[in-house]
Amino acid sequence: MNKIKIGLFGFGVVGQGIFQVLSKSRNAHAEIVKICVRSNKPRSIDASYFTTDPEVILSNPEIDLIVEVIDDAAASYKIVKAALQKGIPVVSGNKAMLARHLPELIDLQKKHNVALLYDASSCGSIPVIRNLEEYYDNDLLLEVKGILNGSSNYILSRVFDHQESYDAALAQAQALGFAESDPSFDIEGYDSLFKLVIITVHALGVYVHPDRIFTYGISTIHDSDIRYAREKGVKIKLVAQVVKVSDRKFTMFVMPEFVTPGKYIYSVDDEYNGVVIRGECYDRQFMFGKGAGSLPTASSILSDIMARQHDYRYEYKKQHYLDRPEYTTDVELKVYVRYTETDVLKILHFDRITEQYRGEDGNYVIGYIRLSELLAKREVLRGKDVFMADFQSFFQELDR
Ligand SMILES: NC(=O)C1=CN([C@@H]2O[C@H](COP(=O)(O)OP(=O)(O)OC[C@H]3O[C@@H](n4cnc5c(N)ncnc54)[C@H](OP(=O)(O)O)[C@@H]3O)[C@@H](O)[C@H]2O)C=CC1
Ligand SMILES: N[C@@H](CC=O)C(=O)O
Repeated sequence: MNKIKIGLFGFGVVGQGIFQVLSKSRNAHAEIVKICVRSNKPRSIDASYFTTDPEVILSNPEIDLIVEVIDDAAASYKIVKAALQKGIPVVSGNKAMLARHLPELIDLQKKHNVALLYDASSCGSIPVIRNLEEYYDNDLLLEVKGILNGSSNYILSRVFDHQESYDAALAQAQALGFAESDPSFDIEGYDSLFKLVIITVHALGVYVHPDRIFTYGISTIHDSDIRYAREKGVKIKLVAQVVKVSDRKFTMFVMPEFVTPGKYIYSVDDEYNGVVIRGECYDRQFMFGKGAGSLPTASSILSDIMARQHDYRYEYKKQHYLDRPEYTTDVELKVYVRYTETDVLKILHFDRITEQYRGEDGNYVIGYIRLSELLAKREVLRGKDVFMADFQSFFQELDR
């Protein structure tokens, strides 16, 4: 078997991990021949590997596979598109880019008969994309829900279980290479959102643009929210979910959730991710593993490189099913909203309020509200003095 010659884009946390795992793997008939980076800074390996000119890789006829792990979504889009247009297969970990451009990139794969693989883009080392694509190829799927972001989970674990400060935990997530270059993507929920968009394409065969999906993060979490959760014997986790709400409709959103001890994701801590896949005939299955970091992510990239040795590609079969569910935000959620100055009750129209509290360290309201209402008011809710979390809304009766 001829060795696959790889052109690598990016030599940061993930790129260096790929270099390491490839040199360890005895069965990967692949070698990195050139690495394109942004700057000319000193590197840990021979300088002759590096270039800052993408064309050195894109126009090299020897290169059979491009692996793209850079932290710039706009540049990533240009590189991946150019590669596919030239018929060069690509492995990418760039969920910010993929979530915005998947429909076009799927068309390009078909048009140029070329593959784009991206299991590392969602949940680091957990093979969630390939499983959804291959194994769950039926319409029994009811829900894919879980912790999809390692950094925010790391922060919440350190704050909840180790009484560390939020800022110290965030700095540590950055130092360990879990966080995005702009960590607001992690803590505001956008990284989870991008992964959810990609997952939904492979779970249900439907693409929903990220702008249409309600996303709320953990950046405004306060001691009083943590105290509230502790008093109730639950943990707060940043949860992303795509859920069939009827035969014909599904919903999706990202939001902190109060998670009770019986749930699989209750025990998913630190940078680990956990994904619950629920189906009509098999109840629940659970996938667990490291969701961020150099070697865990690189192991997923290695798996895609190996898959390319066998010409593997995604078929996107579910996109061609006649009966695909439609996206809706017309569902009711039970939420907790804590606030101080912002007059939340003037802004948000609850269907029904079940509890209200006013105190020195803040006020909170708990009630039922439509997801469409949250989506419409999302900008107002980004106030520094507001934090929101939901209670499990779907399949509660099955989880008792
Ligand atoms: N860290 C993680 O745990 C995971 C990350 N990912 C994704 O992988 C990608 C890389 O992440 P990570 O390794 O952490 O990021 P880093 O910031 O550690 O590294 C980014 C790399 O990209 C290079 N780069 C940036 N812009 C360009 C460009 N225009 N052309 C060529 N090279 C460029 C940088 O070059 P230079 O070295 O010169 O600065 C650097 O080598 C991101 O899309 C991220 O979302 C996915 C899963 C997990
Ligand atoms: N920043 C991301 C990295 C992996 O996707 C995370 O924390 O999960």
